[in-house]
Amino acid sequence: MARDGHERVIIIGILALQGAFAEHQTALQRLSLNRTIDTIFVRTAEDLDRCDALIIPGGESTTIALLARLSGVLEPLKLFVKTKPVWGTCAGAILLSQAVEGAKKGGQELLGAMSITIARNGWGSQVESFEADLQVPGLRDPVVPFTGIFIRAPVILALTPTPSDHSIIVVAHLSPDLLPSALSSPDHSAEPRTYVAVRQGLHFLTTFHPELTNDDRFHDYFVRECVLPLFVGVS
Ligand SMILES: NC(=O)CC[C@H](N)C(=O)O
Repeated sequence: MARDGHERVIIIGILALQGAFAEHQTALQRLSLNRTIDTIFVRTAEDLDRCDALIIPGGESTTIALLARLSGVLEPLKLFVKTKPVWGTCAGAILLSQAVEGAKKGGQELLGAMSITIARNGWGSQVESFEADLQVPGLRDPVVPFTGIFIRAPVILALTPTPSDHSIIVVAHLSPDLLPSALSSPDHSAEPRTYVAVRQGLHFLTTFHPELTNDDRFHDYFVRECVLPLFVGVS
């Protein structure tokens, strides 16, 4: 229920079929928001119906898509992304993309909300995970670097041109100078491979895991930039 009886509660769903969904809820709950925001775990089409926005967590994109199909939420998700804000982290970023390279045998269901081609495990199979500091001008306290945690992370391979109202905004670059030495190859230093947080229209993706840090600034960014503007004046 709304705190002051006037503003309607905004519900942010977290797709909770597999992966790091609980950590996203903890991060959102830590944020002190002026506007009343509730979070729910989404496992069915009925849960999704209640949501104003959605986070698709990291985990295993093929498994998440398969479980979504089995639980009858895949087709509703495809409709949801057409009109509502959605943030995908890591595996969630893969699901939001239009095309994927390195999909498992049998293919990979995608929601296709962002005109991006992405490579699963795009840093190479020898690299399980790494951390790198990110300078992100759009965050609260922008001078403080954000620790990007990359776990078998995808890499953005290509952006497809789109009409200007849905153009792609790069929110964070991974500076080639800050890459672990095993990864410092010319391949990994070229755009758009250096793009690790990207927005397009209502959608936002990060190829790393902000929810695995104690730093809530990406959650704050999603709420402030992608969700709340849709509710200005709505009570
Ligand atoms: N940390 C992650 O979410 C990894 C994503 C995983 N490599 C996939 O393809 O789904």
